[in-house]
Amino acid sequence: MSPDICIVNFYTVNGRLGLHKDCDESEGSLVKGLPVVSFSIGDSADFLYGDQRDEGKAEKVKLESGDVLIFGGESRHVFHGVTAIHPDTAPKTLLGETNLRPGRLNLTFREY
Ligand SMILES: O=C(O)CCC(=O)C(=O)O
Ligand SMILES: [Fe+2]
Repeated sequence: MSPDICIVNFYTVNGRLGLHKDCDESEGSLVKGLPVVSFSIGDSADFLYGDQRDEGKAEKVKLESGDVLIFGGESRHVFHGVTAIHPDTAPKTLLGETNLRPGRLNLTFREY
């Protein structure tokens, strides 16, 4: 995989992202299931994923600063989203050494 896209999302403590599929990349990339590689920085977040657009039926995992989540292959097509940001959970060393505002920074790398 040769990523040529990086999408940057910043979530304030009230930020949310509804369940969705990532399907804006090329058909070839999607058919091959080339992964989305996701880096979490700052406050931790509740990340939901599942095979339906239904938060009640989705699995939940907490993503913390420094976590890298990779979804490729079949899981490239899962519904996913962010339902909560946990305030004041970013590592103090990170806040001390950067100008990161309260919240969560997420970077996803993809190949078009
Ligand atoms: O913030 C996240 O962990 C997910 C971001 C996402 O799903 C997207 O940018 O498409
Ligand atoms: Fe997404």
